Amino acid sequence: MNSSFVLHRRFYFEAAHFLPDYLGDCRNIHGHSYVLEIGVSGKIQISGSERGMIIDLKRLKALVQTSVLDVLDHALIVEKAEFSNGNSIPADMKLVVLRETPTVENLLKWIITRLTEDLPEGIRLEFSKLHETRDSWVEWRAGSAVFSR
Ligand SMILES: Nc1nc2c(c(=O)[nH]1)N=C([C@H](O)[C@H](O)COP(=O)(O)OP(=O)(O)OP(=O)(O)O)CN2
Ligand SMILES: [Zn+2]
Repeated sequence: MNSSFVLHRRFYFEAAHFLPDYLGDCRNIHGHSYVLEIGVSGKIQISGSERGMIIDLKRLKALVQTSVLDVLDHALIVEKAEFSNGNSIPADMKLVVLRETPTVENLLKWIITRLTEDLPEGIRLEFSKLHETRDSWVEWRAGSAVFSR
């Protein structure tokens, strides 16, 4: 019965990216106000300070903050740390390097991989959505494959 409950939380971060192989505007560096939604399941606790909770939402928020938001917020997200024209990105710039081109799909893969590693024992990531614009987002559900960072 417990496993039917999925606890949801929404988060926000700003980041820049570009899609080098894209035929259109998105090949240029631009930013998005991303919205991240996650849903976790676990047993509803019957004792202790988190009695009645799958996990304290404040604890979940702190965990996502450290694991994902502190890394991505106001970062430039790139596939390679060097531009194809040979110019490097300034050393003091907040940079996140993905193994794949930083589409919303690949960014959500990266987020899910980190979160899955960092969630406490007994708490399972069931669902996640990453909104890149007001009208576009990608959704992942547990059971579908996530590839490595
Ligand atoms: N499947 C994907 N397609 C696109 C991605 C992506 O990550 N996955 N990303 C982009 C661009 O980076 C960007 O998200 C497009 O944003 P924007 O131009 O604001 O898109 P809109 O459709 O909202 O803007 P319009 O100008 O109204 O079309 C592109 N594709
Ligand atoms: Zn974009």
